[in-house]
Amino acid sequence: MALSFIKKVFTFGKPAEEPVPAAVERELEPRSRDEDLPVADDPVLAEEMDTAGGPAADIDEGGVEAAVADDDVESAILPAADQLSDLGVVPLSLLEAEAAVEVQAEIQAPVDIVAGIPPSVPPGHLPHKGGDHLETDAPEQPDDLEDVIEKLTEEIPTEPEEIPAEDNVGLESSSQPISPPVGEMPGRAEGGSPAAEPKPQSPVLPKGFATGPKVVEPEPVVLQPKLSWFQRLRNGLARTSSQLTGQITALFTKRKLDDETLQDLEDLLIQADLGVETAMRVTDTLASERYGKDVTGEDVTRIMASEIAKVLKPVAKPLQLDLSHKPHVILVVGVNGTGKTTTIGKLAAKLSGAGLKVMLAAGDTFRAAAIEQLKIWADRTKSEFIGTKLGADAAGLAYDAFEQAKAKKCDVLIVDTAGRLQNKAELMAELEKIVRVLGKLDPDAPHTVLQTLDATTGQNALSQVEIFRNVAGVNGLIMTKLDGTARGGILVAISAKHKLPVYFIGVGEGVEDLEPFEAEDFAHAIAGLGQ
Ligand SMILES: Nc1nc2c(ncn2[C@@H]2O[C@H](COP(=O)(O)OP(=O)(O)OP(=O)(O)O)[C@@H](O)[C@H]2O)c(=O)[nH]1
Repeated sequence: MALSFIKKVFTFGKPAEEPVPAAVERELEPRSRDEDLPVADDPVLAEEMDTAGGPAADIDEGGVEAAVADDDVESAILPAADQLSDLGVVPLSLLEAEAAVEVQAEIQAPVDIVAGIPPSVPPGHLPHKGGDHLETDAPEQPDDLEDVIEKLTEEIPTEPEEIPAEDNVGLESSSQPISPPVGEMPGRAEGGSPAAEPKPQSPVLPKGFATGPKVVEPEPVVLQPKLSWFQRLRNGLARTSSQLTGQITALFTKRKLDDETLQDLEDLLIQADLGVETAMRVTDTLASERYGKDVTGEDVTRIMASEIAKVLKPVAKPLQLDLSHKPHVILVVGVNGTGKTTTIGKLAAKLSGAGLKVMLAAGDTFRAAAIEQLKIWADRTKSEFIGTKLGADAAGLAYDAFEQAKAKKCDVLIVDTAGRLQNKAELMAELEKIVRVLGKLDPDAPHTVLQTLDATTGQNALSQVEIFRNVAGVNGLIMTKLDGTARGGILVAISAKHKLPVYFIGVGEGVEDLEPFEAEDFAHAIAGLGQ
């Protein structure tokens, strides 16, 4: 009977629907039943015990716990330990046995012996379900309880054993703790304490796998070399220049310069937004120098760059500030979205960076975002800011701004305005009013009327200058968004037609992406040539 109890103690966990067959049970039964503990829920044993009139007869149905309670447990375990050596099983400690009895009472089903296998058994030799695992190499068993406990204390290691690298195929490092295969983990704590939580063990992974959190490699810090303005200009105009030079090269591959090629070139330059005037200048010069001769694409681009520079030179002027005005008033006009507010921010950065006191006035009272955007630029550039509520009179705001800028002794006042070409009449009336109101405080104000032009709008920019020049008296231009467009040639056409000063050009949204307009640089960049 002790043996059957011990078997139950050591075999908890087997599915309840697979009870050990009675025949096997009997085969495993080498001792007198008088020394065994009763197992009330084992029908075979219960029947035999009843017949023999043994202790089972004294135990009621709930009786496993009662039978193994207190001092009886010790006497019940001891003889069982004796018998286990025959079975190749290392017995558990007393405490483990108690815990197991509790589990047994709950699950009421016999299962394989797993917990009793010494940890030194390699994973490949761990017992499987079924009786054959009982033949696993087992250490000799001691005779009494002290010896059992002593033996257990010696044999149950507190740390996982290490195995040599050569036995550890598939592991990432050369030495790993032994882990039983997943699904055969012993259901008790190391060191023999049933109360202790089992230490989490890493599963043995096949070669090529690793555990642990994913290691994210930091992005390598690539230090971008600071580009010169010309390099940035060339980069910005790359689309314009590559389209232009590509077409010119294609046109002049193995062709002599004749009337037909000249006409083709003229058409090509006009299509590239350079304007009729500049296109004719280029073809005339080319014809006078190379007519009837072989011409390469490079010959043509050099002549083109030279002619463009001649057109641009007269308009490439610095923005003249008359600081005796205190403030010099700059009114910024232009169609919606052409870059007025951004350009004001960039100008303010340059001026306050040079030590001038700047005030920004949010005269675009149509758009809340425009007011907010200008305020941000004022903060960034440490400029004074004046704004009003949405929909307020822009002329009134311009007047207040001028007064405040005078009172604060600002060097420069820059007034933003709304751009609404579709509401042309209303827009123009408002602009006229702003100019008029500013003139009341200083007959020369606004001292500069700057128009921003978006290069991506191409030919449309020509007519925009026409309109704003007439209404607001535009006397200077800034072309924005030359980066990323193939229509940079429009600046040449505008310069040739309107002959208005071009003060700055913008090649990006960043504060540093606005630079004074230089005729030679622009001409070379648009032709894809070096400086
Ligand atoms: N790529 C590029 N974008 C620019 C440049 N200048 C301005 N922008 C962008 O163009 C957009 C419109 O610019 P804004 O300054 O708001 O234009 P705005 O004329 O004030 O517009 P409204 O206030 O609506 O009249 C913004 O996204 C700017 O960042 C430039 O030179 N290059």
